[in-house]
Amino acid sequence: MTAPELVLTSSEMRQADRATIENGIPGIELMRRAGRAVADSAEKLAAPGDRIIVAAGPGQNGGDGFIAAALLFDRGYQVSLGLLGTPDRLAGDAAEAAKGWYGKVERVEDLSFHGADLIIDALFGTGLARDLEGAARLAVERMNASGRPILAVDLPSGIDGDSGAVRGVAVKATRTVTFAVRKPCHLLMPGRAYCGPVEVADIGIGGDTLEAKGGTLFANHATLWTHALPRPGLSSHKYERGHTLVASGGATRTGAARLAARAALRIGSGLVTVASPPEALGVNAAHLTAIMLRGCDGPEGLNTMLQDQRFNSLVLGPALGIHAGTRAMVAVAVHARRSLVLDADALTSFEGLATELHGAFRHAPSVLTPHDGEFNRLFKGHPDLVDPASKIERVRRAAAYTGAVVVLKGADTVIAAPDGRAAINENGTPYLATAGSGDTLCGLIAGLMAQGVPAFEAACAGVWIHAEAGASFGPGLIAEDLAELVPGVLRDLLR
Ligand SMILES: NC(=O)C1=CN([C@@H]2O[C@H](COP(=O)(O)OP(=O)(O)OC[C@H]3O[C@@H](n4cnc5c(N)ncnc54)[C@H](OP(=O)(O)O)[C@@H]3O)[C@@H](O)[C@H]2O)[C@@H](O)CC1
Ligand SMILES: [K+]
Repeated sequence: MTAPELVLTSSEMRQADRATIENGIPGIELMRRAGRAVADSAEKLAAPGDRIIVAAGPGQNGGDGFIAAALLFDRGYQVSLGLLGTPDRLAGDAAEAAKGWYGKVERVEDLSFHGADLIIDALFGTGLARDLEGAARLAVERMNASGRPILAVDLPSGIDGDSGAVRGVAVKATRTVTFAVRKPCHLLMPGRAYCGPVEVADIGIGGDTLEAKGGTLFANHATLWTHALPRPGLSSHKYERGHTLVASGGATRTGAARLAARAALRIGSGLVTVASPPEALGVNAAHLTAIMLRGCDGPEGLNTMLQDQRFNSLVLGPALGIHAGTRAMVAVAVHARRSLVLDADALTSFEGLATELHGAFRHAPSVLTPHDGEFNRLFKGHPDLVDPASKIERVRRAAAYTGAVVVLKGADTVIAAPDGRAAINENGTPYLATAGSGDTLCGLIAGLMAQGVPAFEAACAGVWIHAEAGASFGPGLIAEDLAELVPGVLRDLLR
């Protein structure tokens, strides 16, 4: 089975580099391999004899640029190189690499990018330390304005390696070649949109070293969770496949719960029941067939229902209303220690009251699925949770704070567990931004947990399957379609 794809932060990557060097591969050799990978990648974007301009920065990213420039010259390209700063400021391996470039070292300010068939952006990589200003900013602006293809070395200069944020301005790359593993900025927005296709070059940093220095952050692909997906056997009984309970809103707010319930059933929950306020029983009954229906009056009603241990997974939140009654239902669910997915109104009802959720979910598998607005409302007044620039850091901290798996939804949904594991999703589609889409996601996650899938794997799988279903439909997608597309996605996964 293919291993999950590790993603390393800048500091983890530095540690992996260092360990590799300590194990006997000199830093300059790693840089030569990186530079060769850049040259090989450049050849895919250039025709023989083309004019290639390398913009090199003052650090090791620039060193990679020097190596690539020399190799491409040897391979018959017309190569010019411009440096940001002066050659005497180059140090260590970058200074060593510069010695292999026998051409002229121009000032990056003097380069004319318009004449290039290909630009190689080797200004900054993982060592970017602040916003771009002055000559660095101007160089990036001029590269972008040239309209020529740009190959970014490691990452587009101006993008923060860990958060994917644009530090003032950033190179809009045609393609990016990175080393050993992808970094968070290759998956997180807006960085991802600046990279173009990302090529990962093997420069000889071992898998064991990468795992030892990273090992907790992943790209969210099937390789991360497919082992945990339920595969019912011939003798499986519906009661062994779990029973998901979804709480419905009042008479005019019942659709969200039914969307979640349908998704839970489609993902394989053996039984699904909608718990409906008495006044909404009629409207719910008119729309349900395979899904069961029970009257449930507020927190007390929920408490009574949960005396039945067969309800092993719950969805609370979609269209439930923002008020104390919803908070009380959450308290009942937490006390009952069932698998739990909280979304929408269940989260917003705790606006300004996040301290009530401190550690609340650590006793049972729980998943919170806020979008940015809900996340910020929920954790208002907790700067340690809402302020970090990196989305991964925010979600990890929220997971550690609450004891729940947290899914922060968006074009680059991040899922984090209280134990520090995190995954970045990248198969999302803009068509998923449609009413009821989030309700469907809750149902998928709860339906997986009903079947015994652990919370982190259920959340990661739910997010991926939801996105894959949406992408398979494309334009015109509405939330009702999503659950119906799940069987096709599952069929491919379980093949
Ligand atoms: N380690 C290895 O073995 C390998 C590493 N590899 C390569 O190394 C890269 C990381 O190298 P790195 O750590 O030298 O950082 P890098 O991105 O070149 O930038 C640092 C320089 O930029 C400067 N600077 C920063 N921000 C600035 C700003 N806003 N505006 C202006 N200046 C700014 C900063 O100066 P200072 O902050 O001190 O003023 C410093 O001089 C990595 O991405 C990969 O390409 C590969 O060769 C494989 C082997
Ligand atoms: K770069």
